[in-house]
Order: sequence, then structure tokens, then C-alpha cells
Amino acid sequence: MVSQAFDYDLAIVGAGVGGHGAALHAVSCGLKTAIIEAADMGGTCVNRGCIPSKALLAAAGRVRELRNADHLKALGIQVKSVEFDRGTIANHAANIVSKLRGDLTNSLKRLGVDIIQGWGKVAGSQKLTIATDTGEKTITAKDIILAPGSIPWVPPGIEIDGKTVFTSDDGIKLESLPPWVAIIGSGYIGLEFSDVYSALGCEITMIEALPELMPGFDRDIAKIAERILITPRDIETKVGVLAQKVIPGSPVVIELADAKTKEVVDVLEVDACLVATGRIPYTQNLGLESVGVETDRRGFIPVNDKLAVLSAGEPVPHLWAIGDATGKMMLAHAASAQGIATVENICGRDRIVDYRSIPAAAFTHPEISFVGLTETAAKELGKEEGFEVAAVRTYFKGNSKAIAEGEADGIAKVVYRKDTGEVLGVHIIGLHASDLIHEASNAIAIRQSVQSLAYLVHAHPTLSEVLDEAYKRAAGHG
Ligand SMILES: Cc1cc2nc3c(=O)[nH]c(=O)nc-3n(C[C@H](O)[C@H](O)[C@H](O)COP(=O)(O)OP(=O)(O)OC[C@H]3O[C@@H](n4cnc5c(N)ncnc54)[C@H](O)[C@@H]3O)c2cc1C
Ligand SMILES: NC(=O)c1ccc[n+]([C@@H]2O[C@H](COP(=O)([O-])OP(=O)(O)OC[C@H]3O[C@@H](n4cnc5c(N)ncnc54)[C@H](O)[C@@H]3O)[C@@H](O)[C@H]2O)c1
Repeated sequence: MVSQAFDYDLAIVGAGVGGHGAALHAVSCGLKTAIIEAADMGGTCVNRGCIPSKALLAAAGRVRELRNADHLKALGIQVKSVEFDRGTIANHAANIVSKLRGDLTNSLKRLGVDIIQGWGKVAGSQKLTIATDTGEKTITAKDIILAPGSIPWVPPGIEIDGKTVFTSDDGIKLESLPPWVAIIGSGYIGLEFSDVYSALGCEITMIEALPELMPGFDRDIAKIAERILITPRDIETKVGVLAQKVIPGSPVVIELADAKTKEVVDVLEVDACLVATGRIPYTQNLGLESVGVETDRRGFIPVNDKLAVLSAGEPVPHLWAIGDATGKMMLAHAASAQGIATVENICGRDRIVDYRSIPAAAFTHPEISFVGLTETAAKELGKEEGFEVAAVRTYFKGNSKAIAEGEADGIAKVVYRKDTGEVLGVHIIGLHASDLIHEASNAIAIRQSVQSLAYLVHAHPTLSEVLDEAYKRAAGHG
């Protein structure tokens, strides 16, 4: 399919995971496609997010394991001493980034996607301008997908110097291992970095404005996560306090205020500070005004279920948005799922993304994962829609494989409707939780009940039996 009146069938602004996923699917649907990228091909995930952070976590996880003398001794293993080299760990992450960035770029080139390096802006209906190194270029496309992603949010009062006070963008480079690091925020980034830093010998103070740590997670899971990932480690926590002022330097000075009264309650002097207080959409200077689109209060691009961009509540013809900039779920796989769905909609095959069945994971040691609703959210929905909610828990310490591994900390929790048995949410903390979650995700995608899931057979002995047991218990099988 090549539209005669346009330069391209599809032009995508932003070559992150969302834009890349959309481009690959567009090619498979026969669309002549261009992708516009102002900075690094691969966006946040490949360059500053998922990939380098998982590389750091992989190295740090091994150091943690090899230094856990009691655990190794129980398996009959003795390791005299474990040394690591910070620089080599940092290079491991940087090398993976450049390899994956190259692979991603080549995959697009091989498929015939035109890559245009520059800043893309909507310039009216079905038209983009691109500020390139060699001047401004205008292209037309039958459809346009905006996938500009997100950037770290730094609260007012916090000064970043990129060396002593930094966001994940710089933290990911692991340029130093400061003896004492303050981490502001106990969300995904705070948790994952605390796992890396604590394994590599840094002392941590974790600061969270809300009254409880890990506010985004199911309450039971957050409590157990605190017991496993925080309390036994060199991590001090301060909850219900705002990091209201952070001044870079040596030392870094952090003014903590009561989150409610805003009165200063403490002043910390630490060696470094990671600011992990959330991310905001990167939607300024995107030319949205040229088609009458206003971002919401927080800067997200308004979209409908089909990911069409909205102006005053109505879809703007041929303009779509995906990924972090839509604020639906700030996850790489959610961005690419949205990209694929959008291309389907462009091709006239209606498709909406089922956010309920998209899993999420924090790659700590052990991992945390979940899909669907927390128990609290499920109960709220139950109240609105008139059904009751139940939850069952099973424990890794009752799982033969986890016991054999000597890593039996953790639980799985299944939240379901009492009347129909439909699974509404699954939450896991424990060994390989990020892989285990997918069978639950698939079950939610087809709205399966605990009664039918309880009859599925799981290989023995595997960690997946933690979920098997939960489904059976929920279905009343024992
Ligand atoms: C430290 C960290 C760890 C993470 N770990 C995970 C993880 O383990 N799993 C997971 O699922 N998610 C993870 N995420 C989140 C994940 O990185 C994002 O959800 C994902 O990158 C979003 O993809 P996107 O395509 O929407 O945007 P992005 O990846 O942000 O890409 C957007 C791209 O658009 C470009 N751009 C923006 N505006 C323009 C313009 N006007 N013209 C041209 N180009 C433009 C940008 O330069 C950028 O390259 C992590 C994030 C961070 C920060
Ligand atoms: N494994 C993964 O999938 C993964 C990993 C990293 C990042 N991400 C994505 O990146 C996004 C951003 O991660 P994040 O951890 O920065 O955000 P987050 O929203 O998960 O957590 C931010 C935390 O900071 C707290 N906070 C905000 N301002 C504060 C202040 N002034 N003082 C003290 N606490 C404060 C918030 O209450 C919140 O708990 C996530 O939403 C996630 O989608 C995903």
C-alpha cells in the first residue's frame, strides 16, 4: 500500500520502543514508513532505561548472591572472597546499550523504514516538519504516530548537577559508587537502584513522600518487599517526608519536610542523591497546537481507546499517539503494544489495548511482578459494579523448586471475583517473578476463572506451581 498523495503512508515521531514496535508492524502491513528521531535510536528503554538498568542489576545480583555466605554454605559451596570492578560493570551496561541500539537501527533499515534524524513537529494535518542538521525538512504522511516518550520529573527545589545529584539518566552510567546514597522515591527506579547500590556496598537512605514505601504496589506485596528487599539490607527508610530542597556538592545537602505540614523535619548530608520521583511526558514543542490539540494538565497527549489523538474530545483525523507520552502505562512493552494496535486501527482493523492484562515487573533480587488490579482496586471496582472480591496467597517456602534453590522468600497472591471466579489481578514477589507473571497475564487476557485455571497442569518441580497452588486453593481444590 503506497498512498500517491503523500510521501509516506505512516510517519512516526520518536524511535523508542513504542515507535520501533509501530514501525515493524507497519512494514508487515505493507505501509511505507518513516521514523523521526531527535536523539538516540531506541529511546529511553534501550539507552537509559530497561536495558542498561537490567545489565547493572544482573551484575549486582551475582555479587549479592556470591557474597551471601550462608546461602552458599547451605548448598555446600564456599567462596573465599568476591571482588568486582565498578568500571567493568558500567561497561557491560554501555556495551549492551550500543549493541541493542545498533540491532534496532539495522532492523529498521533492513525493512526499508526511512530513518530521519532530527526534531519532528506536527505542522498541520498529515504534515510534519523536521529540524535536521542540514536544515528544515517537510514531509507528508497519510497517518502520523506521535511517540515522544518521557523524561525524568525533578520536583521543584531539587537541583541536579548530574554528578552528585542525578536522575536515572546519569545514575545508569554508574560513574561512581558513593559510600552513602540518598534515593528519593520508592517506585520502580528507586527500588531497582537500591538493589544495585546495596549489592555493591553503598549505604542507602530511601526517602518516600507518601506514608508507605512502594505506594504503587499491592499492599501485601509492598510489606513483604520491605521485609525482603529493604530491612535486611543497609537501607534506612524515611516515609511521609518530602525531599523539599536538594543542593548538590560534597556533601549533598537534603532538606526533608513533613509531607503534610511542609515543615522541615531533618537535614541530611550524604555523598550522592538519586532522584527517582517519576517521569513526565516529553510533549513540548511538538506542534500539537497546529492541529488544535492541548495536552492535559500533566502534559500527556489525550487519546481515545483506539489511540487516536483527541482535540476537544474528538479524534483528530490521521493523528495517533502511543507510549509514555499517553500516560496509560509507562512501560516499554505497553508502548509497543499500543504501537501495534495503532497500526491495526490505521489499517481499518479495530483494536484496543487491554491494559488489565499487561504485566509489570521490578527486577530486584528477588523480583516483584504483577498484572491486573491490586486487591484494593479490585474491591473498589467490586463496590461500583456489585461483586465481591476474594484473594488467596501461596508461599515460595512451600514450593519444592524454590526450596531446592535455597531461595524460598516470597509469595504469590491471586485476586479474583467471588461470583464468577474471574482473575482480576496477580501479584508475585519471589524468584523469577518477572517470568512467572505471564501465565497470569495470559489468563487475564482471556478473562479466565480460577475454576478453569485450577485444572491446568504445571510441570513439577517448577516455580510455576506457586500459581498452580493459588488457583487450586481459590477454586476450593485444597
Ligand atoms: C531507569 C529506567 C528503567 C526502566 N526499566 C523498564 C523495564 O525494565 N521494563 C519496562 O517495561 N519499562 C522500563 N522503563 C520504562 C521504559 O523505558 C519506557 O516505558 C519506554 O521507553 C517508553 O517508550 P516510548 O517509545 O514511549 O518512549 P521513549 O523510549 O522515551 O522514546 C521516545 C523517543 O522519542 C524521541 N523524541 C521525542 N520527541 C521527539 C521529537 N519531537 N522529534 C523526534 N524525536 C523525538 C526521544 O528522543 C526518544 O528517543 C524504564 C525506564 C527507566 C527510566
Ligand atoms: N522495571 C520497570 O518496568 C521499570 C523500571 C524503572 C522505571 N520504570 C518506569 O519509569 C517510571 C518512573 O519510575 P520512578 O520510580 O521514577 O517513578 P514512580 O512513580 O514509580 O515512583 C516515584 C516515587 O517517588 C515519590 N516522590 C515523588 N516526589 C517525591 C519527593 N519530593 N520526596 C519524596 N518522594 C517523592 C512518589 O510518591 C513515588 O512513590 C515508572 O512509572 C515506570 O513506569 C519501569
